[in-house]
Amino acid sequence: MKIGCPTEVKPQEFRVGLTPNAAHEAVAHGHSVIVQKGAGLGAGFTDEDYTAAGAALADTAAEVFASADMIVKVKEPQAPERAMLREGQVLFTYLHLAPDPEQTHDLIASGATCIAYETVTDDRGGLPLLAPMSEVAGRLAPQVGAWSLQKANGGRGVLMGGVPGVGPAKVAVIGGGVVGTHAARVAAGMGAEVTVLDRSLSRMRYLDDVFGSVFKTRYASAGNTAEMVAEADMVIGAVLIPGAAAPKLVSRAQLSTMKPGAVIVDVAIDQGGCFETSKATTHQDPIYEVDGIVHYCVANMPGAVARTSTIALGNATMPFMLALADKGWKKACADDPHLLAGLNVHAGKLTYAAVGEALGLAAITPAAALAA
Ligand SMILES: NC(=O)C1=CN([C@@H]2O[C@H](COP(=O)(O)OP(=O)(O)OC[C@H]3O[C@@H](n4cnc5c(N)ncnc54)[C@H](O)[C@@H]3O)[C@@H](O)[C@H]2O)C=CC1
Ligand SMILES: CC(=O)C(=O)O
Ligand SMILES: [Mg+2]
Repeated sequence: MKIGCPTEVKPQEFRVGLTPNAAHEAVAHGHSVIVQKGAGLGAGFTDEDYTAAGAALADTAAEVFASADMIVKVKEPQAPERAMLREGQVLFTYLHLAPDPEQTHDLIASGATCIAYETVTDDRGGLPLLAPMSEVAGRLAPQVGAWSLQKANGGRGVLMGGVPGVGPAKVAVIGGGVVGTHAARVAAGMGAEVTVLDRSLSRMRYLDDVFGSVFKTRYASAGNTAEMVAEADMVIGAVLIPGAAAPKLVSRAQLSTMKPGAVIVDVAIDQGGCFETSKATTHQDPIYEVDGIVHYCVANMPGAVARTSTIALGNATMPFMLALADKGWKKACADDPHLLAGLNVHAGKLTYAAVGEALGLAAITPAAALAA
């Protein structure tokens, strides 16, 4: 199979879909790899690193899309990339379709087979291709939140750890999964007073067992959430219902109960965000203010630390990428129900029920796509 990797074109996205190590393994499996010139530079990989791994170089994304049987990327394809997809081609990348009707429409129209990293599952109930980037975004969230809390950025002017004689910032983390746990650890490490809210009692038992008194947990009832949001200097949104649009857990009216200059970091923005007032921002222009509350809503946070993120993502995607290349998408998905769970669009049909529900579109089952 010919595997293609174009340069990412989302603003300030410096990650790359294939590392030289992954290219090397694909070549060792007998596949050919074509990488757009300069694709790895933002993550610290040169064109020579790719040619040494056995990959060929292409001058343009158009060449990569025209010749590859499978495109491996990081972010959801942008409109000019979507226009280059074709029937029968496999796209393996993050998609986040539930909040994105335009992309969904274009992918259906392309006829391509589109497998989303974020809905691939594992046998412990996790999301193995989302987890590494959730670890990164979770650890970044208190860092960008602390910057947003600075006065010059519109924040309250509160230092995370306080100083001797002055108390620390209060941080509420809504959702105690991968993002929430890493965010809570880092925020607590910076000296903040941290509470994690979740609806899963078993998850909170796990957090309590592992982290003890490093941070507190509270059940995420509407009442508890409202109370913690009102008290917080920083609220981090980290909920997920896999593949679905994020539930809106904090309304615009609730902003008036918050402290002026408090900060919202909505990591769940890639699934539409869990605050009513969230809208996606970019690394170039990451924050905005609504009713005196600073919002940070960057949908590709891990792109800020592209080298760490690219290597972490590549470690997780490589076995799936190799299975797709070795067996073709149909056999790879038939052999592995966890990879099949990643199938979102195939041959002009939506194949993920939660996306269909979010966008009011009909969806067939992945099993029906396999049988077709
Ligand atoms: N902005 C960015 O750059 C990035 C965003 N993300 C996003 O962050 C979000 C969280 O991802 P993960 O932590 O990996 O998911 P996860 O599945 O590990 O954790 C989600 C948690 O939310 C909890 N939850 C669900 N509904 C809830 C509710 N109504 N109230 C309270 N808790 C609730 C679940 O019980 C679970 O513990 C996802 O939308 C993911 O796509 C992840 C990486 C990068
Ligand atoms: C998960 C995601 O959206 C990202 O890593 O950019
Ligand atoms: Mg999007």
